[in-house]
Amino acid sequence: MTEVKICGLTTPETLEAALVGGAAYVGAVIFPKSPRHIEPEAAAELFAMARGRAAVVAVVVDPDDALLGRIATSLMPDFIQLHGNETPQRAAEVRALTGAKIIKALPIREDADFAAVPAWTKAADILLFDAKPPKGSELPGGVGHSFDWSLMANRALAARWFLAGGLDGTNLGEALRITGASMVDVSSGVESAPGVKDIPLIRKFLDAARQALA
Ligand SMILES: O=C(O)c1ccccc1NCC(=O)[C@H](O)[C@H](O)COP(=O)(O)O
Repeated sequence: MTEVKICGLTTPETLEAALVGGAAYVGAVIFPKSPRHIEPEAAAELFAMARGRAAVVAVVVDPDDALLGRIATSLMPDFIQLHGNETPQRAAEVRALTGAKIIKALPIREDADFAAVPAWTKAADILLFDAKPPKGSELPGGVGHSFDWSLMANRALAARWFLAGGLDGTNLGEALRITGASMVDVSSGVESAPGVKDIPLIRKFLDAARQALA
């Protein structure tokens, strides 16, 4: 079964659609520059409905200890997704501070970008390969851009990993066929506008993930 993470959820209706549709991971983006930003305390209230139904992920960018403390005491996520320039040493501190498991996002444009993988294989529980954002972008993720999926083909990786970046219900099958991914992550591809999740698009994506197996 392809495991799906729906990221950047901000409303009970869209979170419920993700949960009912079978998402294994649901993500809150805690980054004020993002159109999907949600404060940790509001995320705690919203994501209470996901407990026991999916893993809750808090997406952060180079977080300081104060923010991590707020996240740990309110949201208590299963995973912290580090989407900035964090080091493996910082990831160990984040793990110790929060008690959460670690997803590390690695930006990919070319083969050389996989040089970062060995340092993260033990430092993260799951890697997330995402497209490098366009130059000048305020967001390091959630920009709806794909990288060249053929870079993933036949790549032997010791770590568990998500494929992310520019996925949607129409291209997921091809992405899975080319990359062999068993875990995928989506945000823009299930939105009607930046930050506005769309229930029919969420259903379409989750259906495509199920069909890709059939
Ligand atoms: O989604 C955001 O706004 C965001 C902001 C800052 C850091 C990370 C962010 N998103 C991380 C994700 O896990 C996205 O799902 C991933 O980058 C894929 O996004 P998309 O290409 O829009 O599907």
